[in-house]
Amino acid sequence: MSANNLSPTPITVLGAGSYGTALAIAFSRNGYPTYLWGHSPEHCQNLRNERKNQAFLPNIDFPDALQIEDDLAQAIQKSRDLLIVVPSHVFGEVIAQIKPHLRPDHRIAWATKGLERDTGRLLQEVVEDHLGNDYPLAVLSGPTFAKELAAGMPTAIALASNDQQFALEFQARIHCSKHFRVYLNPDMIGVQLGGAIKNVIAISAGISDGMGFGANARTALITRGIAEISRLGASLGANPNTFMGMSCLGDLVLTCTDNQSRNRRFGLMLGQGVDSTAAMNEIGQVVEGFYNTREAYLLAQRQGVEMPITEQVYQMLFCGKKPEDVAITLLGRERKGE
Ligand SMILES: NC(=O)C1=CN([C@@H]2O[C@H](COP(=O)(O)OP(=O)(O)OC[C@H]3O[C@@H](n4cnc5c(N)ncnc54)[C@H](O)[C@@H]3O)[C@@H](O)[C@H]2O)C=CC1
Ligand SMILES: O=C(CO)COP(=O)(O)O
Repeated sequence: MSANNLSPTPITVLGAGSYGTALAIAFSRNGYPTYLWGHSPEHCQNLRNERKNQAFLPNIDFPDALQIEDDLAQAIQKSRDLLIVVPSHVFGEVIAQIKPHLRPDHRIAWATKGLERDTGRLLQEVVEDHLGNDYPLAVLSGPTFAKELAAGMPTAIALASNDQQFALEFQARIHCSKHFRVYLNPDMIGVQLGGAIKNVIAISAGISDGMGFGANARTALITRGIAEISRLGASLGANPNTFMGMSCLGDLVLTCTDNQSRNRRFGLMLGQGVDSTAAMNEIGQVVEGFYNTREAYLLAQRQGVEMPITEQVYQMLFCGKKPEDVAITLLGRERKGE
């Protein structure tokens, strides 16, 4: 029986990086049969042999209920509910790959944080474009470093869905009164947007700290970051309250202030003069904010929304602007009301 006294409905997690593995551990720890699919057979073999993801989550043993599946069709057939946790630049590709294997009763969630590469679309639009509007969908987003979640340290997150039944069942399965709180939020647009754009702001906070600026500057970036994400959200129909919750404020505080964040670490290196390719190589994992900066900037332009921090990170990453000049531009903006 599961920790929540429901029948142990299985779940399949697609994407065996640090976060997919951590979420699979969370489900299986609650007693649900959990199938974790990774696209690299060699990586899957290591996970199966070692019963841990030594590369990303060292020394955290897999619960017995967690099984590794390297055949995508089999992984999809094992469960009605699929949770996709791959980087945003391959999200559309993975949706296209799963499409031929779906049954009409499948339900699809994702924990990927980002906008689609090149189009800047929200991932919900990508899913609906490929799969139509009939599948129940959900997005999981909030301040959750994979290592802490996998280690069972206290964590809270938001879950938004277009289907109330799916939301409640999904929440019941991953929520755990001992260490994982899952808050429902009906605002899919806002939850997706906060999770995507906080990566850009985390890069800016890293740049600021890397340049030797202090807590005042970091806090200003977090606060004005929320302001600009909220403006973009309003233009897309999000609920403004969402940006004060887990998926935006929560994740901004986490990733702008703690060096577990890859986006923040990437920014720290940029602020210290390291070039972006070397910084990405040094991190060796997905840095969602890198391409998402461009997509967020272009989305803001299309929406006619002013996003000065995003624009300056874009100028630094893609137009060669120096961090010192970025700081001068942001500090020298016209006087205005809050
Ligand atoms: N690591 C964390 O603490 C958190 C990560 N996330 C989000 O989760 C998503 C995944 O990130 P991580 O797991 O951290 O990345 P990661 O860098 O740890 O792993 C990425 C995984 O994606 C796999 N992958 C690459 N191309 C693929 C493809 N075409 N098909 C299937 N799999 C492919 C890689 O093999 C690798 O296992 C990102 O959007 C990230 O923002 C969200 C919250 C926390
Ligand atoms: O989204 C995250 C935590 O909520 C992980 O942040 P990074 O991708 O910056 O490591």
